[in-house]
Amino acid sequence: MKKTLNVIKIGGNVIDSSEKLHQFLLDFTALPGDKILIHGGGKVATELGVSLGVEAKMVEGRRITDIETLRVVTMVYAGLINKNMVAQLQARGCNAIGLSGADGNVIKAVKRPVKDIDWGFVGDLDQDSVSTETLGSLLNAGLVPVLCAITHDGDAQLLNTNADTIASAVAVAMSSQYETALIYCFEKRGVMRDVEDEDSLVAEIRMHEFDTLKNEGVVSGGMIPKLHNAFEAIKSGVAAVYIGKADELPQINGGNFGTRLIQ
Ligand SMILES: Nc1ncnc2c1ncn2[C@@H]1O[C@H](COP(=O)(O)OP(=O)(O)O)[C@@H](O)[C@H]1O
Ligand SMILES: CC(=O)N[C@@H](CCC(=O)OP(=O)(O)O)C(=O)O
Repeated sequence: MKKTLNVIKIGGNVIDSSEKLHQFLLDFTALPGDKILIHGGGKVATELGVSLGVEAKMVEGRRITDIETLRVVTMVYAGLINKNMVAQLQARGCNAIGLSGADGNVIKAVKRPVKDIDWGFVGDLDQDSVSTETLGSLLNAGLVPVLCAITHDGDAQLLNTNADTIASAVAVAMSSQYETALIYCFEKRGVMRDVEDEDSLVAEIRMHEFDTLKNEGVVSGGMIPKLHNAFEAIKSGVAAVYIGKADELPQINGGNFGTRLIQ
């Protein structure tokens, strides 16, 4: 029987709040078994960019990453956020190791080709992007990998890759060795029928319902690529995928967490 692995992604709005992040890292530490944490930090990068005179340019929730922006996101994701998170995890007894995609060649990406939009230094992933050997060795050594949204192309170029996409690709790749669950944590209870109504959680979504939810306007903005990544993971062999509230992570043990996505 395969061992189980939880691949958990934490979103930018939680990272932006030191109290919420503190609680999330406590709950993450308490989760039993093998686990990998993937973090964004888009909100902090946007705020720091403004103070450095680098305005964010976003298209459908993705950041156009020119050379100045790449410098900012590398400092923020691979430096400030990743290292603070690792230090906080260590303080709670979780033996975390913080990595960008270049460290141990853990995530290799390809610079997105210019079509309608020039995305600059944005990296796309393929089925060979994730080094399952490196991640597997770290897990076997009792370490908890903490991955940020910075990848590399193998030719000395760092790239910016959406953290939801990294989480999905890591979960898919690790499914060959582990029974893997992919858990997206953010500030809402899950996919909501009405984002303003806390009681409107959609408990389950099947793949064929995704287009209807988009067309009805129930899901919009950053939730569209998140669901797209989530369903890609299900199609590619990830055992379970959830989207839910960071505060409610402990409920994952009973499988009663946020929105469950089903094929
Ligand atoms: N139906 C929905 N349910 C929950 N959130 C939604 C929904 N539709 C759109 N959203 C928006 O999607 C956002 C999550 O996407 P994003 O900001 O990319 O997440 P993350 O913080 O994980 O990076 C939420 O903050 C919310 O504003
Ligand atoms: C290419 C691209 O869009 N990269 C993202 C990476 C960070 C991220 O995904 O952060 P959240 O999870 O907090 O949104 C960005 O720079 O915003």
